[in-house]
Amino acid sequence: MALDGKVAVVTGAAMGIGKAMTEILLQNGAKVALLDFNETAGKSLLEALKKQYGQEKTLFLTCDIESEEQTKAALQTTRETFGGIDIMCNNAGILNESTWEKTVSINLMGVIRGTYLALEHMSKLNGGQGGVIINTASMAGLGPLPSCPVYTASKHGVVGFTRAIAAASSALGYGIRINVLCPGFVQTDLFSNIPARLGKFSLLADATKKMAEKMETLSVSEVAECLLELVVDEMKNGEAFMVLPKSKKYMTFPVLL
Ligand SMILES: NC(=O)c1ccc[n+]([C@@H]2O[C@H](COP(=O)([O-])OP(=O)(O)OC[C@H]3O[C@@H](n4cnc5c(N)ncnc54)[C@H](O)[C@@H]3O)[C@@H](O)[C@H]2O)c1
Ligand SMILES: CCCCC[C@H](O)CC\C=C/C=C/C=C/[C@@H](O)[C@@H](O)CCCC(=O)O
Repeated sequence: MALDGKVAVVTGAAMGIGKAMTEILLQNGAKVALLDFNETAGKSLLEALKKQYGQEKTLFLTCDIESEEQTKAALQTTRETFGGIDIMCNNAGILNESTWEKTVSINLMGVIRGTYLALEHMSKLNGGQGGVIINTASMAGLGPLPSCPVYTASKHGVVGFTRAIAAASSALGYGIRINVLCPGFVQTDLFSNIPARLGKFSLLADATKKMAEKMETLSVSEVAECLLELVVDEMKNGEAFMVLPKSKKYMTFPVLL
């Protein structure tokens, strides 16, 4: 997929990985709707991006992806502003083992919501043009992180959901490729104040920090480059792309039948 003139939506776009995703999509010619519930950070980033890429390439919409109403409205506004949606990046997520229901609500249910609402706009069965959806999971979506079992569950859910809906899209003829990004540790706000995020598992913070030191941390730009690969490669559907500082790997999974 060439990105010139394409329209992308990025959730959790105001900071971290989502901000880097937004920037690489703009650098490659796409228009981008930035969705985030942090209005201050979102509007500040929008002003900077307008200066760098022009007034017509970006849009910021305050949106909590836990809200069906807000997410539905944000996608509708994007379509009305830019003429359609070609790329949906369901990236917003949190890590907090104390507020575990919210972790599941945002990380898993928010990704399902963003995927289903994007399908309504993009599916060829609905008169759409097709396109690509990229969901952000984590290495913790491929293997357990003992210090954050619910975050692990939410990310395993994102991997499983993405692989299943990608197969459904192919079988039903939606014309939409759907893939999942599984980064290792990335230097962002989410990866700070770790003990406070682990709740009853905070005693495992040091073990996790040691794991991160061993695995080394990624920059947000490295993750964004891998997002771009999944967006532009028309052969990629149902892929789980594991991203580590020194290795990137398309995962294979056991065939159960
Ligand atoms: N940082 C890491 O080590 C790492 C590694 C692998 C995967 N991830 C995943 O990458 C994604 C982005 O994480 P990050 O590290 O950039 O975190 P971050 O905290 O730096 O940025 C997350 C962004 O999402 C927004 N957000 C959170 N909840 C939201 C909601 N309900 N509605 C709308 N916006 C919301 C925040 O305001 C923020 O701008 C998350 O899904 C995270 O699980 C992070
Ligand atoms: C507390 C910070 C959490 C950051 C969450 C991000 O999504 C980054 C996750 C990065 C790496 C996850 C690694 C998971 C590894 C598992 O596959 C497994 O190998 C870990 C086993 C750990 C153990 O048994 O000690």
